[in-house]
Amino acid sequence: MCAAAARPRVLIYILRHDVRLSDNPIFLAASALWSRKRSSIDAADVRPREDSLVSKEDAPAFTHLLPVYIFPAHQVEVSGFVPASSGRCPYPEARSRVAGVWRTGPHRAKFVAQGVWDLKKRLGNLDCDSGMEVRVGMVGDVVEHMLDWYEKDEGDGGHRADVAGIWMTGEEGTEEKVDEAEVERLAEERGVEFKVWDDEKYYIDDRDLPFDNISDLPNVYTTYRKSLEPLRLRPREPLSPIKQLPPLPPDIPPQKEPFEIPDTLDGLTKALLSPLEADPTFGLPSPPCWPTNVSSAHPFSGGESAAQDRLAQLISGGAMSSYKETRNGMLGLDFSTKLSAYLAQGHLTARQVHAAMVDFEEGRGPGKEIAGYGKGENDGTAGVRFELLWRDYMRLCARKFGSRMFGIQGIQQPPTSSRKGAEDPTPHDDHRPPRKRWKMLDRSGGAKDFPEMTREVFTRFRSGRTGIGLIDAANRELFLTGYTSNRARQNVASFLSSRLGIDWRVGAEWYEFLLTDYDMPNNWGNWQYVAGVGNDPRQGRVFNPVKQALDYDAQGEYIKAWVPELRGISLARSVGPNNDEVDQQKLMGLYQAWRLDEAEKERLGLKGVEWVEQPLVRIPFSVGRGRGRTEGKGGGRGRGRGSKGRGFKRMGNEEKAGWRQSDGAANGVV
Ligand SMILES: Cc1cc2nc3c(=O)[nH]c(=O)nc-3n(C[C@H](O)[C@H](O)[C@H](O)COP(=O)(O)OP(=O)(O)OC[C@H]3O[C@@H](n4cnc5c(N)ncnc54)[C@H](O)[C@@H]3O)c2cc1C
Repeated sequence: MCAAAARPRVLIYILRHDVRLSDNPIFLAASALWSRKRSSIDAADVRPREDSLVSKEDAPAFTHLLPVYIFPAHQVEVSGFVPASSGRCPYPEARSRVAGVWRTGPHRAKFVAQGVWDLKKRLGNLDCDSGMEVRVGMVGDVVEHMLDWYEKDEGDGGHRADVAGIWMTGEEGTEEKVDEAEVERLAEERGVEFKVWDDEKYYIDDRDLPFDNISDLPNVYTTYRKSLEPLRLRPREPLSPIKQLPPLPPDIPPQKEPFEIPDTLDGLTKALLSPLEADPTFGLPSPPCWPTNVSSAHPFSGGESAAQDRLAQLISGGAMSSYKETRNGMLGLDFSTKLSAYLAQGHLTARQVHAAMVDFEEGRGPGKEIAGYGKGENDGTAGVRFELLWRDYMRLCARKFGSRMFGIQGIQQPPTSSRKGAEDPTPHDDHRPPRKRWKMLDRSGGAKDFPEMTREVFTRFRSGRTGIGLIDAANRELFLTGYTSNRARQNVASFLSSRLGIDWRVGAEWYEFLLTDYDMPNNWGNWQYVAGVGNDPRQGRVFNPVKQALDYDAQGEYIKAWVPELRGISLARSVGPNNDEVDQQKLMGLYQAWRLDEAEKERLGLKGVEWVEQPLVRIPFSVGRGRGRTEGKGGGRGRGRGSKGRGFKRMGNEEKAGWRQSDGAANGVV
C-alpha cells in the first residue's frame, strides 16, 4: 500500500473519437501541466495555445496519466471478449433499433482496433512510461469499476491511488451525451474533478464559430459556408507535438469480469470479429461475393500513423490538387481523399489536413513536382476545404437537432418541447412538404403495405440484387469493402428512400453497420438530406441512377467491377473500319439488366435470374447519340459539384415491377 503522501494521483483520460497523439488538446494539456509541475518551466513556454489548455486553477494535480480506450457495449458487440469458460456477456447484443442489424460491422471494427493499437504503440514509444489501456463495457460501468478499484481499502485504511480527475472529449450523439452524464455523475459522487473537452478535430474550432447559440446555426449549408468565407483563413494551426507525458500509474485497474482484454492487436481484432463471424452472411441468403480482379477503393489501415502517411501521399502524389476533377469518381484509390475514416475516429484532424494543404500551397515540404506547388489555393485544395466544412456542418446540425436526427421525419419533425415558435429550428417550417408515408420493416403503414414484402425488398437491396446496376454495384462494394463513394452513397440513399419508399433509417443503420468511415452526424445527416427529411433546401428531389450511371460510369467500368455477372456485356459496336462506338442499347442493359435482349441474357446465363427478370424498379430512360433523355425536367445543380451537378431528377412513371412504390415516390416528388 502507498503511504498517503506518496500515493499516486491518477488523471484518467477516456478516449473516444480522438484516438491520436498529435493535435490532441487533452494529451497536450496533460503533458504541459505535468512538465510545468516537474520543471517549474514558465507556463508560456509549454502552452503554445493557451486557450486550448486548462488554467492552472482548474487543473487537478496529478502524478500519473491513464489513457483508456473503451469499446462501448451498446455500439460495438463485446461478447467476443468473454472467454468460453466465463459464462455470458452481461450486455444485450449491440444491434440497431429499427433494422436490428449489428451496430459495428467487421470493416470498422478492424479499423478501430488498428487505430487503438497504433496509439498504444505511439504512447509506448515516447519513452516516458506512458501507454494506454483498452476496456470494454458501458462507459459508465468501466469508469465506476476503475473508481471502485482505486478506492479499495488495502487493509490499512489506504487507497490504491487517488483519482485526481477524469477527462474526456465531448460528442454530439445522444448516446454519447448519456455516457458523459453518467461519468459526470460518478465523478461528482466520488468528489473527482471532471472535465469534458471540446475535441479540436474539426475544420473550425467551436470557439471560432460565428454564433454563440447553436439555435443560430443556419438551416442551409450554403448560408453557413458564406458566413465563413474565405474558408482558407479560418482554421487554427495544429497543436505542437508532444514529447513527454506523465507515466502510467503503477497499479492499473483490471478489466471488469467476465471480459478479458487480449494483449495483441490480432487478439483484439479476433475478439471484435468473432461474434460477427457466427453468421458471415449477416442474414442474407445470397450475400455478395468478392469478384475476381477488383480491388477495394479503401484498403487503408486504421491509426494515426497510417492517416499521416495517407495525407502525405495525397499531397506528394497530386491527388489533393486534382480533387475537384476526380471527386465524382467511383473506382480506384485516389479519386477522393479517403480520409473520412481517419477523421471519423479522430486519427487525424481537419486542421492537420488544412495545414498540409497550406504547406503545399505556400511551397513548403513535399509535392515540389506537382503542378500548383507554391501557387496558393487551387481548385482541388479549395474543394477539400469545402467538404471538410460540410462535415463540420453536419456535426453542428447534430448538436442543434439532437434526437431529431434519428426520427423518421428527421429534422423536419417539429420539436416536442417549449422550443417551438420563434426558436423552432426546423427548416422551411412554413412550407414543409406533406409527411411522407414510409414502408416499415416491422409494421404495415396501412392498406397495400406489406412489411413481409418490405423485408424481402430490403434483403435484395442489401445483397446488391435490385436489378439497377449502379445501386447493386455500390451495395456489393459496401458490403465487401466498407467503402463506397459519395456519388454512390447519394444514389443508394435516394433509391431506398424514394424509389423503394422504405424507412430511410434502415438504410442509415445498414450504412452504420458497414461503413468503415461511419460517423454519426455525417451518416444520419446525409441520409435524411437525401431522403427529403433533412436540410436540403430543395426538398423531395430524387436521383435517377440510370442517368447517374451514364454521367459517372459511362463505360460501365464500375458496374462491371462489382457486378461480375454483367462483365460479359460487350459495349463496343463497330460503325466502320477501325471505328467503334458504345452500343447504347447494351449500355442500357448494363445499367438495368432487364433491358438486355433475350439472346444476350441467354448468352450471359442471366435468364430466369430474379434481379434481371424481376427488378425492384424499372426506370424508363432512353439514350440517343451522346446524351440520355431523362424523365421530366432537369434537376438542381447542387453543392458546387462540378458541371454535372448532383443528378437529382424528377421522377417519372416507373413501371412498378415486383415492387410497389411508396405513395411519396409514386407522387413523383420533385
Ligand atoms: C447517404 C450518405 C451517408 C454518408 N455517411 C457518411 C459517414 O458515415 N461518414 C462520413 O465521413 N461521411 C459520410 N458521408 C459523406 C461522404 O460520402 C463521405 O465523407 C465521403 O464519401 C468519404 O470519402 P472521402 O474521404 O474520400 O471523401 P472526400 O470526397 O475526399 O472528402 C474529404 C472529406 O470531406 C468530408 N466530406 C465529404 N463529403 C461529405 C459530405 N457529403 N458530408 C459531410 N462530410 C463530407 C469527409 O470527412 C471526407 O473525408 C455520407 C454521404 C451520404 C450521401
